[in-house]
Amino acid sequence: MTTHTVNTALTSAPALEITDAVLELGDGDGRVRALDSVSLRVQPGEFVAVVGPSGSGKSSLLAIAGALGKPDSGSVRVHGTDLASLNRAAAARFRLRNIGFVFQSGNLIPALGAADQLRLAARLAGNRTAEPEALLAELGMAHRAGHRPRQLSGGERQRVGIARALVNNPSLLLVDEPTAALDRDRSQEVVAILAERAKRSAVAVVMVTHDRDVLGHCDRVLEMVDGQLSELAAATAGSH
Ligand SMILES: Nc1ncnc2c1ncn2[C@@H]1O[C@H](COP(=O)(O)OP(=O)(O)OP(=O)(O)O)[C@@H](O)[C@H]1O
Repeated sequence: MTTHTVNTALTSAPALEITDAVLELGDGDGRVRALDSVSLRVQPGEFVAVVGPSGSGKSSLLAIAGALGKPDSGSVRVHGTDLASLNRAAAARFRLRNIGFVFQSGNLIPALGAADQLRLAARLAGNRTAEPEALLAELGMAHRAGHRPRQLSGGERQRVGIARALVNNPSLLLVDEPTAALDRDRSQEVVAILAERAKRSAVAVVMVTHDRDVLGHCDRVLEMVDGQLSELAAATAGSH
């Protein structure tokens, strides 16, 4: 089986490199240019936020970066691998090993305890060296390793979701509205964890958010408007 794990000879490659991506969705009069010549380069350890109005193309950006969809034109490379070179099955394997996803409310499996959520993600990726308990401990969740999602607070669920996304040591973490279900303090904690993990694990993090209060944790803030991506001025992005 081809594993498509990241080639260590390419460690100097950007974790994510999107070049001139165009994506059109829908048919006929409803056809929309969801991504309009989008280019984005994110280095290992860099934490990038993407803000922008509803319907501007943020989810489409995460989808092509995560090998969940292909742009109509342009290219997407994750740590040097051109995602267009992977067939469906290879893309699924590549995604499991190299890309982590964090969703709004954790998206955990109700019947599994926290450590088992991580174990399952590791097993699906064929990863025998994962250390679920150690990772949970690093995220302050050692005392909750056996708890199921309904026994956890919103912030704790999100920590487990982040740990699960990191369990296979991805080079790229794609995060969609991680604070949508959290209060202000928990939101700060969760985004601070993402910032810390980006630096510590040299994982590139791309986070879509509507929450301007957390932008100070990010290295760069980009804005998506009508499918076009641009850098937001540092002063607007806030400081931390
Ligand atoms: N399957 C689809 N078919 C047709 N149009 C689509 C489809 N999915 C998304 N769109 C359109 O593409 C554009 C970009 O959508 P996208 O979901 O990427 O935006 P978004 O910025 O993530 O929005 P939100 O913040 O509301 O999640 C929107 O105009 C949307 O209506």
